Amino acid sequence: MNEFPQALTLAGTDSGGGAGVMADLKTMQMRHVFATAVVVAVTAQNTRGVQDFMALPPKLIDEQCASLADDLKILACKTGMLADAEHVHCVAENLKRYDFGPLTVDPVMIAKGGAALLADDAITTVRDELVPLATVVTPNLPEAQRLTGLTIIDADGMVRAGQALQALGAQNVIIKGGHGADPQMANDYVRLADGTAFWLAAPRTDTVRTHGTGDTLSACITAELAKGVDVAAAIQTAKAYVTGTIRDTIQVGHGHGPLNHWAPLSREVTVHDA
Ligand SMILES: Nc1ncnc2c1ncn2[C@@H]1O[C@H](COP(=O)(O)OP(=O)(O)O)[C@@H](O)[C@H]1O
Ligand SMILES: Cc1ncc(COP(=O)(O)OP(=O)(O)O)c(N)n1
Repeated sequence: MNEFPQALTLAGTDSGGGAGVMADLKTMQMRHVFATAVVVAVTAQNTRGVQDFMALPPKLIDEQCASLADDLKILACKTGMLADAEHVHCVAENLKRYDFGPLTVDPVMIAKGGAALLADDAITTVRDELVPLATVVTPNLPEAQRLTGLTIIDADGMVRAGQALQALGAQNVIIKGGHGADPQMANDYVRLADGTAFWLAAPRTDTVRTHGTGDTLSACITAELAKGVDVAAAIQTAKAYVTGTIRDTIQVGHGHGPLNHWAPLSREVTVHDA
């Protein structure tokens, strides 16, 4: 009997349940993949913001990875909040040591409430050690700017950032447009390993309940890759899933509320040639 598809997130927890490991596990579960987690950091967090966090000792991250490699058959993995340069390096070394399948790198830097989830001096470590391992890298606009050094103010800037991230070693890139200025649309730019590119366009939902959007997108890509779906289709499904989870809102907490991970795939996403 074939083993059930298994996927892994290496990231930080969110006690409020909306982002990080919690969003990843919920997303993978909804996409019918067996979800596993290597906890890199623990946050005290709710919809109002991040109150505190602590990263785990690197030895414990090594041990969690070894435990998984010793038993499970992980077919795809993702990274999320990695806290600092020491932990980015530790995670990158484990990803080189073990075969956990195609890697989606979500280069989490700042939470929507403004808290730094990655030390400033760790951005070069993400760029130099993690991005070159990525099957897919999924920066939002501020993250793409920090990783590439480019100023991104329009669609042309997103295209240039996509090219720059491939030059840094990522095979496939999605530049997320959630932080863009367009009040009507949330458009993402996708650049594939074969040099082809397209836009994923979706109507922007006017809501503050967007906590965990990036995690949900990258976890859905990971789940689809674990099932053997090709990268372009995995990214399109993830955009349809995250769009639905934002649109089909639920009321939890008093700040940047979480997504509705039970929502069906949105039919509002369209694909356009770049
Ligand atoms: N208000 C919104 N309405 C619809 N889609 C959104 C909205 N905000 C973000 N998105 C989408 O959610 C995904 C995550 O985007 P983004 O917010 O840029 O990432 P992050 O959560 O990492 O900051 C992208 O596909 C983006 O286009
Ligand atoms: C533990 C943890 N990981 C990641 C994030 C950031 O999640 P993201 O999907 O970028 O959404 P926002 O938090 O920015 O809304 C987080 N907050 N906590």
